[in-house]
Amino acid sequence: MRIATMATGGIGGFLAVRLAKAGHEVATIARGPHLRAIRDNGLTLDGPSGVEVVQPWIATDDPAEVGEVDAIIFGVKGDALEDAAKACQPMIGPNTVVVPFLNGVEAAARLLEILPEQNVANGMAQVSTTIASPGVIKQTGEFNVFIFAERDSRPSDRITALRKAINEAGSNAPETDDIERDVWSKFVLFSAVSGVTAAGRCTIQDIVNMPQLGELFRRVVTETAAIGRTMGVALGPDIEEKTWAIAKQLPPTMRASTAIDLEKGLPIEVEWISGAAARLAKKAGISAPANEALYAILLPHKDGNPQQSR
Ligand SMILES: NC(=O)C1=CN([C@@H]2O[C@H](COP(=O)(O)OP(=O)(O)OC[C@H]3O[C@@H](n4cnc5c(N)ncnc54)[C@H](OP(=O)(O)O)[C@@H]3O)[C@@H](O)[C@H]2O)C=CC1
Ligand SMILES: CC(C)(CO)C(=O)C(=O)O
Repeated sequence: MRIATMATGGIGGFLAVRLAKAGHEVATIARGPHLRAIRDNGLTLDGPSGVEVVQPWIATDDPAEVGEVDAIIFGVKGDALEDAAKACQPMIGPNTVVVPFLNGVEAAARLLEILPEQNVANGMAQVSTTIASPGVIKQTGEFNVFIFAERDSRPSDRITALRKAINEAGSNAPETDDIERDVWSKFVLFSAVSGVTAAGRCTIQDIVNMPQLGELFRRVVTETAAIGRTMGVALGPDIEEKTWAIAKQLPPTMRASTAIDLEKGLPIEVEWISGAAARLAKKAGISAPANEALYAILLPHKDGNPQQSR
C-alpha cells in the first residue's frame, strides 16, 4: 500500500517504521530537525523488541511531493489538527482513507470541517510512544493496538486493507463493529488518566493506592461515561467498573502524555480531553464538575512554558 504519516511523531512514526519494514511505500511527513534526521539517518523505532531503522519511501514536509496515497495515518496533537488537515490535501484522492488516532472524541468531526466526507474514517490508539530525539521514536511497554473503521463502522475494502497491513506488520488492528463506542471507551478512561495524572502530578499507582485520588478518578469516569450515553453512544452498562479494573492493571508508573508534556513545559491537549468533557457535558445538559475542575486547573498550562521546555 501507499501510506502517508501526517505527521511522524509517536503515533505516525511507530506505524511508519512497522509498515515500511513490512514492505509498504510509506511517506513520512515531518518538519524541522526531525525531518532532517529522518532524511540523513532513517527513522528509528526504539522499543521493547529492539531497535529498527527504516528509510521511508519519501520523507518530506511537502505533501505535494508525495501525491495521492491509499491511506493517511493522521496523528498530530489536538491543536495542530486543522493546519495538518489542510496541509495533507494533496495526498488525498477519491478513495484515500484518512484515519485519525488523536486522543479525545472530536478528531473525525473536526477533520470533516476540512476534508471531504468520503475520505474521513475514525480511530483510536492504545500505545505509548514519543519522539525521543530527532528521527527516533521511543516505545514504552509492549502494548500497541490501533482500532479504526469507517465512521459508521460499515465494512470497507480500504479499511480491511489497512488493518491487514498493520496486523501483518506485527502490530494489532482488531476489527470493530462500533468505532464510536471504542473511541468513547478510550475517552472514558483517558479523560480520567489524563486529568488526574496531570493535575495531581501523580502516577496510576498513586491513583490506585490513594482513596482520595481513586475517588476523583472514578468520578471523572462516571461523568464522562454519562456524557457519552447522553449523546447516544452505546457504552456498555458496566464501563465504569471495567474502566476502574483496567486502570488497576495499567503499568504502575504510567502517566498520561498530558502529564508528561506538562512536566516538560510543552503545550498540553487539555482542550480536547478535560475541556472537551466539560464542553460536551454542557451541550448535553448534564453536569460534569470533576472534569470541569480538572480543566480549570490545567488550563493555565495549555500553551506550555517555553522557558521550561528549552
Ligand atoms: N504517542 C502515543 O503514545 C499516543 C498518542 N495518542 C494521541 O495521538 C495524537 C498524536 O500524538 P503523537 O503522535 O504522540 O504526537 P507527537 O507530538 O509525537 O507527534 C506529532 C508530530 O506532528 C508534527 N506536526 C504537527 N503538525 C504538522 C504539520 N502541519 N506538518 C508537519 N508536521 C506536523 C509535530 O511536529 P512539531 O513538533 O514540529 O510541531 C510532531 O512531530 C495525540 O492526540 C495523542 O494524544 C493517542 C494514543 C497514544
Ligand atoms: C494512556 C496512553 C499511553 C494510552 O495509549 C495515551 O493515550 C496517552 O498517554 O496519550
